[in-house]
Amino acid sequence: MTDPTSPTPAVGPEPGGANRIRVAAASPYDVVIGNNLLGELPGLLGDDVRRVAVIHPRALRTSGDAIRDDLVAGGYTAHAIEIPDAEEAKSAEVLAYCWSVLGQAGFTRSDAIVSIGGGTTTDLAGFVAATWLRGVKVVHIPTTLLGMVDAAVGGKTGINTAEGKNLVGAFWEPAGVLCDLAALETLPRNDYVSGLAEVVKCGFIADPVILELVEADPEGASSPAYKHTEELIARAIQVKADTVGADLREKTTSVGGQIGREALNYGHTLGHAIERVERYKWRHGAAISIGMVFVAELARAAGKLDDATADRHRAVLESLGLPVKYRADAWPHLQDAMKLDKKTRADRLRFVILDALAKPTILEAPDPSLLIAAYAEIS
Ligand SMILES: NC(=O)c1ccc[n+]([C@@H]2O[C@H](COP(=O)([O-])OP(=O)(O)OC[C@H]3O[C@@H](n4cnc5c(N)ncnc54)[C@H](O)[C@@H]3O)[C@@H](O)[C@H]2O)c1
Ligand SMILES: O=C(O)C(=O)C[C@@H](O)[C@H](O)[C@H](O)COP(=O)(O)O
Ligand SMILES: [Zn+2]
Repeated sequence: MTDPTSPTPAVGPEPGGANRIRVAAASPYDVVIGNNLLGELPGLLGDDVRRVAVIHPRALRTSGDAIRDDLVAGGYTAHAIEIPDAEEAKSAEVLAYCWSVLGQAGFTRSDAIVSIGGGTTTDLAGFVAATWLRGVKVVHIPTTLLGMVDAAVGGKTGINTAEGKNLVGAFWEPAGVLCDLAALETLPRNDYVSGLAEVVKCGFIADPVILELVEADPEGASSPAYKHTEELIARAIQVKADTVGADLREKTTSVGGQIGREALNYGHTLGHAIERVERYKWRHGAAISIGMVFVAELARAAGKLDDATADRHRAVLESLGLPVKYRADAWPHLQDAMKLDKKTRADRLRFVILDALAKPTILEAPDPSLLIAAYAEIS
């Protein structure tokens, strides 16, 4: 049963069927969820923009070319910039390649970037936009579930280095985000399910109705054809929009027991460490799934979280086919990688944990015995 009092998307579907969620920022912008949204692109680019770079991964060459052709037909000069698929795109080399294309094409401050792809594309393209001439306009068109509910929203952009995940980047908000649901139909199931990890995260940290909708039919929820897909997407985006709107630059570490944007990092301390140990070959959502089970066990071991909520993590993530365990022998490497987590202060590790369902908080410098006990539960 869904709880009618829990947060629902602030703005309902428009007559044309699209759902629009506003993100509060210095320049507020909308995340639009629907079908056939490309008609919105010129309005988001604005009247000044003449030249556009469409950044897309190899797998979406046809879509990237189609957007470029559309823009050209609309009177823009448009270039398609192809980048590698998945995490290979988030590198200094690919960033430098994009800069050189923009330089050769004569991109000025009145020109813009359009990204079309998953979270790796929006992270890279957002960082290109943040850094080219110290900042040009960007519009994201996320094509994965994860990109729609998380990566394209909120303005975190960046790349990975050998030392860790997203260690180099910038906050750079888009002018708008267009989530065309038809894109999800071509997404491999594994990638769709990886995105569900971030949806489930939003359920645990803020909106438990998400968990109920997944638990009602995990097999159904694992496909974009699920009758509640659009509601799941809208609810997760609403959690992200509300959270970043209240703490855009992740400055609030705790006010009256409430934490700010760091809540969205639930499961990410260990998750990012797993990604590094796996040399960025894993999907982000898979690593975050294990990371969430780990922090649930950590919160339980610290006497903060009740058994039922802790157990619910493993149950819901496993029911979706997401991984919930990791190799026991990897612990020393994971500990090493976690030292460079962005929440770490000096040598004090900080974990987002739950005090209760939808009550995220920070656990500072937990005793090593608690970390070992929690890791033993997932290895
Ligand atoms: N900036 C943020 O706030 C934020 C939030 C969450 C995650 N992230 C980042 O997002 C990245 C993960 O994003 P992801 O899970 O979308 O992975 P991804 O971008 O690697 O996409 C997964 C794969 O699907 C392909 N693909 C994309 N759309 C497709 C489609 N419609 N049909 C068929 N194939 C398609 C891609 O080319 C890629 O091979 C990670 O690097 C993570 O750190 C960032
Ligand atoms: O938007 C945020 O804030 C998040 O933490 C969302 C995460 O899901 C996302 O993976 C983000 O890129 C992690 O940020 P980082 O600062 O830990 O690199
Ligand atoms: Zn994430």
